[in-house]
Amino acid sequence: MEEILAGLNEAQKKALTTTEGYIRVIAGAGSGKTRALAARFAYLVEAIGILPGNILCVTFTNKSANEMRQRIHRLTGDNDTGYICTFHSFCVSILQEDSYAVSYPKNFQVLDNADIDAMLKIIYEERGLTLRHMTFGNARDRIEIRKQMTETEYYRDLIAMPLDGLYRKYQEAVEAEDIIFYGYLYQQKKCFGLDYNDLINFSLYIFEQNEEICRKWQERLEYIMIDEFQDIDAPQYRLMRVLCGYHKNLFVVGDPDQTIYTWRGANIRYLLDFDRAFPGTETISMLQNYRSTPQILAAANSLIEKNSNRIPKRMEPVLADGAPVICHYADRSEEEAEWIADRIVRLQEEGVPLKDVAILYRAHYLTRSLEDIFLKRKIPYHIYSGVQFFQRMEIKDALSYLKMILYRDDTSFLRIANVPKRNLGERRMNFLQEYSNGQKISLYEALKRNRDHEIMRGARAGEFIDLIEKFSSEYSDRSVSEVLADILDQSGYETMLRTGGSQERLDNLAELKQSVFEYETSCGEECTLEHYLKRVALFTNMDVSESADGDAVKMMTVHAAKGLEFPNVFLCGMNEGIFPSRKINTPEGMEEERRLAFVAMTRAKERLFLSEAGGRDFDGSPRYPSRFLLDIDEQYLTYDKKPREGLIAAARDYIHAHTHTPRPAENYLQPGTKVHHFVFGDGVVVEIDSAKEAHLIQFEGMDTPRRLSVRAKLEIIKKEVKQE
Ligand SMILES: Nc1ncnc2c1ncn2[C@@H]1O[C@H](COP(=O)(O)OP(=O)(O)OP(=O)(O)O)[C@@H](O)[C@H]1O
Repeated sequence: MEEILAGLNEAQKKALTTTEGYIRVIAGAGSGKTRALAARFAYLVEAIGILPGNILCVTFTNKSANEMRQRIHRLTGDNDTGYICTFHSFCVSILQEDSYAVSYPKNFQVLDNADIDAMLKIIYEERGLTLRHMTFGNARDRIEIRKQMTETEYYRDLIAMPLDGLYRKYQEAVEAEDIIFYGYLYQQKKCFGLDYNDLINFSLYIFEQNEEICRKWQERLEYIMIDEFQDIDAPQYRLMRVLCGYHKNLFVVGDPDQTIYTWRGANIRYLLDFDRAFPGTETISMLQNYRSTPQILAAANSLIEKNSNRIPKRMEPVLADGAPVICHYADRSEEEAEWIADRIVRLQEEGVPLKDVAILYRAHYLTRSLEDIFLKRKIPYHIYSGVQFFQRMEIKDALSYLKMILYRDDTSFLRIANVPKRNLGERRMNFLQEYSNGQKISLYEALKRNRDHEIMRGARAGEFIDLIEKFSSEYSDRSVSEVLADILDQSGYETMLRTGGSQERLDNLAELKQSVFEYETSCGEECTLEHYLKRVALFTNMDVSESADGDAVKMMTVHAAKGLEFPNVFLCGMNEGIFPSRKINTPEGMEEERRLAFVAMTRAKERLFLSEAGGRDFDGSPRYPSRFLLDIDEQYLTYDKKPREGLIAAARDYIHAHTHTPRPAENYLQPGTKVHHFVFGDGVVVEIDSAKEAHLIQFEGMDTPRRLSVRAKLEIIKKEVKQE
């Protein structure tokens, strides 16, 4: 126990040793929240004697779950690390055990974007839709919006309606959007595929419908801990509430200044109002920053203080003085990239390994000029975002082979039945499609039944079937990495790449094999093919092993850098229209963007470099320095090369002209105020919507509230400033 508490400060110790009840840690960046969370897990297990399997520890990414698992493994020496995972991954565990309650088989599939696109492709072809009707990206968004907002009960159809019924709905749909939506539900049900929305909805549904299952999970989870709580969304919050309903031991940590996922449904109110939702909450704050030098913190504090909608909080440095924060203005992007490369070489000369250098950016496209220079100057780098590793053709193909062994689903079949070529071209595929639709069976089953059909003469259908059947019968006795290596070999897939000379693709396959192997050794539980395939759909680029990268500069978006830290950070593209992004058009959006810049700056431990480039944008307009640079008090920035005065003045004018000054708070009526409208009659203000400059008002005699512009004429009947 001494060991676990060693080196922790008083607040962290308190966070560890207060084990019972509702505890909220609101703390600054780099204050040791995550460290306290990991130590708390070890404390519960080692000092108190709680079994790891009775603890749920929710992290924001799979990568941080992996790191936490390894940390805990080191602290406890135990291989059983309980449930340390993301919300989605935890739902996979729930469904793996209890999907029978909704009549779904254990081998349901978890779908990622590429799987969804493959289904969309089938639907578009069957119903004659083209990308002009809707791109796949838009179609995915529309499906998500319908599932989250307009057809929130969709999962009842998915659960209860027989395949025939879903097929009919799909056939009867006329509008493109309906065709896509119902076609997708039909495809989902056909292979028992669940997307990320479904994972949480299905779990919640099972808990609502089945008290026994719900109680089983509630009883099992004696302690629940949640990291990055500032970015939790409504379904996750509902799930968490249910899960802690029995033991009532819930520990959450978050930093309101690091909310960066509002656009994806995150709601900071869950953190701020936690004490009201859970009476008796104990709140612990941590303000000492152990990560960054005082110079870096001063600049970051100076930036975040410009947000007006914020609880004031100032991080205090613990570390000794370090290097100044360097800022550079380049005339063009190429020159900015040159400057970054020069600085990296200088760091290298000082003995800094490249893996201790990270370049962060707001958007993927900024890597292009950097990559050009790095390739020219032979500076090794690794991009952690961009084309997703798991979305690459060869990776999807390899995973489709594994899925065929287990699920025999249509999307995997369509992907690899004829890769490498087995003479299963368009004519034979059309035949199989028709046959399978008629019989309501999978394409693979259709192929099996027609193995000796005349139309299959000359195709190597039998060979493919024998391969899948052979692996299906023996995979359960072998490790996933072995199965993967063998099927890539025996299917002829690797030979196809080799003869095609695709060294890069072969390297990626080697990286996949390595990552499977690492997953097997670190996942903390038995890793079966079923287990791996369900989890892999939740993986991102960040989950690919670093080992293969060696000593290379790390490059990633700011969103991907959340929760991480690096000795040296370059934050590039600090220009208006890039960071802040030109897509931001509300005051709230701008505050979130500023928080994002704050998250980026606070990732740096020893040195921070900020850079921007002048010149012209794609549309010919001049480029200005980012308002975030101008927000930082000048005394905290050391300019290596400064933009000319005129440009800064022009930037200020530009920013002023493009800033929507929010209406002051006193111009709004407080919730609870009773008002009279000349058409709608009497009502009560329910909410202020400052983004839309409106009030949400519930009028008497109307079932639903109305959003009225602040300019609407309202007579105040009774002022009610007290807000619940
Ligand atoms: N008591 C402590 N003594 C020394 N170092 C500490 C202490 N607590 C945390 N640290 C170090 O400070 C750094 C930041 O810790 P951690 O990542 O846990 O912070 P965090 O609050 O989760 O950060 P963020 O929210 O910014 O991601 C880590 O390098 C960690 O090892």
